[in-house]
Amino acid sequence: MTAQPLLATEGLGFDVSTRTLWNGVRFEAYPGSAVAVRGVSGQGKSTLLRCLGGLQVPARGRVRVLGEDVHRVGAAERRRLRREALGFVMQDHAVVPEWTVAQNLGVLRPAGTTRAALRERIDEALSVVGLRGRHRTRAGLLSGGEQQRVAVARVLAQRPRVVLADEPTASLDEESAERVRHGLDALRRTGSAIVVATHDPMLVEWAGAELDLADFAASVSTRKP
Ligand SMILES: Nc1ncnc2c1ncn2[C@@H]1O[C@H](COP(=O)(O)OP(=O)(O)OP(=O)(O)O)[C@@H](O)[C@H]1O
Repeated sequence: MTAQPLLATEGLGFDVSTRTLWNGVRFEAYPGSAVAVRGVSGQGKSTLLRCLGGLQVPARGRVRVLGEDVHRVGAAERRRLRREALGFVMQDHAVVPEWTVAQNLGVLRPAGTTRAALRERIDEALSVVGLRGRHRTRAGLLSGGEQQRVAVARVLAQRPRVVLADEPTASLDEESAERVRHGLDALRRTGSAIVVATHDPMLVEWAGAELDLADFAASVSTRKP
């Protein structure tokens, strides 16, 4: 039996004023896979990620997450998908600065996960990103790169089926970037599909599959490795 893609799009397009950012984007991401979305600055990588996560509405086409059309389901179902199936590492608003690191990581307790199990996952995730023992630090006091790693640790603790990560290594030194790749790799091995917008050649190489928005009608399909 062929596994169903966790994330799939058909003919996705987005326009800004008179310009088409991208069009005809076809995408299939299967469990245990990773895709690097590439493109020059301003080509619309972040916009594509937001459309994939149902945070922005594309001009054309459809996005299905676990078979559900994220832009056409009712509000309650969309919330459920965002809460239970999707994990975001976005460039802005990565963390809530007034909350502690642990509060930021514990904000989404996946269904069926006990508080104790979540605490264990949080400890593990903070170790992976090199922030062991920083649970009680107020997130706003951390450096930009550390906050970025908190955002990555949050998806590691949440373990969503689909991870949408926008330049997760952009503001990091090589050692921290390696930790982030290691964390994303752990998620991939547990069967998540990872979509990562990036300029980082190491992360592109790690992903193994690429969607280049410079190609009109960009298309990519992954298979479980
Ligand atoms: N809703 C919108 N209305 C008007 N312009 C928009 C809208 N959404 C995105 N844009 C424009 O689309 C372009 C693409 O932005 P986006 O942030 O997606 O690019 P990017 O490839 O992620 O860039 P970078 O690599 O610099 O982060 C930008 O010029 C942005 O201002």
